[in-house]
Order: sequence, then structure tokens, then C-alpha cells
Amino acid sequence: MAQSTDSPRRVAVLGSGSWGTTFAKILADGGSSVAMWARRPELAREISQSNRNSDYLPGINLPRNIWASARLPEVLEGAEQVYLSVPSQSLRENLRIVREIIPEDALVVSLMKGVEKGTGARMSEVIRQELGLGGERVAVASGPNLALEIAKEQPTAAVVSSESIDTATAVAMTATNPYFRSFVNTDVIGTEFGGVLKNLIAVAIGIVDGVGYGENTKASIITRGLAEMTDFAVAYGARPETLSGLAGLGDLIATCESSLSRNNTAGRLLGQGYSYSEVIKQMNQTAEGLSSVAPVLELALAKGVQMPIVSQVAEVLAGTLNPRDIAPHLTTDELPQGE
Ligand SMILES: NC(=O)c1ccc[n+]([C@@H]2O[C@H](COP(=O)([O-])OP(=O)(O)OC[C@H]3O[C@@H](n4cnc5c(N)ncnc54)[C@H](O)[C@@H]3O)[C@@H](O)[C@H]2O)c1
Ligand SMILES: O=P(O)(O)OC[C@H](O)CO
Repeated sequence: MAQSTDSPRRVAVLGSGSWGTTFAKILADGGSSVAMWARRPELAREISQSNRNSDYLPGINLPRNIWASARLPEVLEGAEQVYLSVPSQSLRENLRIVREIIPEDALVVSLMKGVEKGTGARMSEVIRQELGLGGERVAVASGPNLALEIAKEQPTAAVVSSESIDTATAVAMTATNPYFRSFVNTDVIGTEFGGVLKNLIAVAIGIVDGVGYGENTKASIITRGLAEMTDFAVAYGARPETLSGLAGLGDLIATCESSLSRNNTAGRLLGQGYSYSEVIKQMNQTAEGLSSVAPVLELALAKGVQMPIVSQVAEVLAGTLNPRDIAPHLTTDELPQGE
């Protein structure tokens, strides 16, 4: 639902990569006045003066109710909602810079799909720790959301989750426009882990695609991958139905099917025989799955959850498993397992 243009809501987006910029467009097209933070002043100038972000969203015209700056205080001033879209491994250091200048009553929304190395923390946990916020002030947005398709205004749905349904609803209303519809739930754990885990399965899909395997292999990995995602997330307190929703199955389909996905692309390069370090050199955008593999496997071990597909992705990344041998089960399985 678009807001009244008489008094547009003031929101801030920190991070001007492909998703931060696309989400700024979603918010602006929903009627908000959007301030973006870009690390590079020249990118901030391009966004403000030319209504473009040609590095990340080539060919896309941004709405006029978006402006950008490299100066955080002016971006955050008066923001009622603050959306965060930086690489997950950099979130904590960025929050330490902004914690004194985030407006006191602002809602804080994670757009990210990673877990922190070393701590295994979800992004909403990092936000709550660093900003000292209660769950009612924090939300996460997730779903089948490939940035470039949405920037082209292709109809898309997402889900906004918060412990407080009022917070989820307030954010979802702000993040809704004629081409983007936000649903709500209160399962923050399931919503966040859905976004993290589908990236790992998408890397596996990329790997088998790169090897040259066909649809049976991919469908087997997607189906068993969803079972793996659900077991893991439920062990950490998620509701299983969340993993069948937009933030789970929905995002799994989009990310596994699309060559726009950076995780899928990274996997494809691995499947074609490039090493992990060569893949990192070739990726000029964030592929969160590559950093999330290790912390996810540590979390799985702590709860005794089996993750055969994610474990094999870790082995391919480490160079200890030939990409041709990746399979929707552990290759050492001897007895048939229950589905
Ligand atoms: N692109 C998508 O389609 C999409 C969709 C949904 C969610 N996401 C999630 O959004 C998050 C951001 O992804 P993206 O696609 O915008 O990535 P991106 O690589 O396109 O952009 C990342 C941005 O962060 C900046 N950056 C890099 N290191 C930084 C640091 N140390 N501190 C601050 N800024 C830094 C980069 O300059 C860039 O502007 C990820 O967690 C991703 O999983 C992406
Ligand atoms: O490009 P990816 O692999 O980071 O995926 C982007 C989004 O998460 C898809 O929903």
C-alpha cells in the first residue's frame, strides 16, 4: 500500500550494492523518502545526481525520492526505519560505527542472508547485540528476491519477520508497492536461516550444473536440500512451515534456478574446475554462501543435525571432493535412509 505523498516516511538504507539499491527503489516506489549510504562518494553522487547505480544495476533508473551520501549522520538523521544491506561478515564493524547515531526509536531491518563466522550469529542477533535492541525493534526481510528482476519491476513477494507482529506489519507496509508485496510472520529464526541455507544449496546446484549433470541431479539436491534446511532450522527453534514458505522453498527455487544468483554462479565455477581462491577472485559481488558454510556446519554439529549436501559443498570448497562426486546424499552411505 503506497503511503500518502503529503508526509512521506523517511527511511535509510545502509549499503549501496545490488540489493541495498534495489530495496531503496522498492521503498521509494512505496512512497517513502529514501536516504542511502554509499561508502564511495562517487557512487553517492551518481545515485543522487544521475539516479543511477551503473556498477550494480546497469540500465535501471532510480526514482527521484532516493538520495545518497557517503556521510552516515546525514543519511540516518530522522530515519524512522533503517535497512541494512552490507556483506554479513562486515555487519558488526559497521554497526559499531553507527550505533551512536541511529535514531532512538527507529526500527532496524536486516536485508542480509548470512551468518557470522566465528560466532554463528544470525544478522538480527548481531544487530540486537551491537545496538542493544529488543526483538520488537528488529525485523528481517527475505524471500525469492533476485535484485535485478525486482529492479526491473517484475512482480515479486517477500516476507518480513519480527518477534513483534506490529513491527513486521509496519515494515511490510513500507516495503510494499505495485510490483513488490511483503507478507509477514513472527518466525525470525526460520526466516533468517531459510535465506542463509538456500544459498548453500544453490552453491551445490551450481557445482553440479558446472559439472554438466542434468535435471534429475538438481531436483534431487533441491528436494533433499529443503529437508536438510528444515531439519537444521527446526533444531534451532524455527517453525517447519516457514521453510516451506517464501523465505525457504520460494527462495530456494529462485536461487537454484537463476544464473543471476551469485551463489549459483560461484558453484558453477567450482563445478567447472576452478579452485575456491580462483572463484573468489572472479566474483565481484557478494556470494554469502561461501562464508556461511563453515559456521553453518559448526551450528549443525552442535545440534547433531546431519547436513550431507552442505558438508559436500564444504569439501568441494576445500578441494578434498571432486565436484563430479557431489550427490544428494553422503557418498559413503551404504544403507538406504528414510526419506
Ligand atoms: N543481490 C540480491 O539479489 C540479494 C537479494 C536478497 C538479499 N541479498 C543479500 O543482501 C546482502 C547484500 O548483498 P548485495 O547483493 O547488495 O551485495 P553486493 O556485493 O552487490 O553489494 C555489497 C555492498 O556492500 C559494500 N561493502 C563491501 N564491503 C563492505 C564493508 N566492509 N562495509 C560496508 N560496506 C561494504 C559494497 O561496496 C557494496 O556496496 C547480502 O547478505 C545478500 O545475501 C542480496
Ligand atoms: O545472488 P544470490 O545468490 O546472493 O541470491 C540473491 C537472493 O538472495 C535471491 O533471493
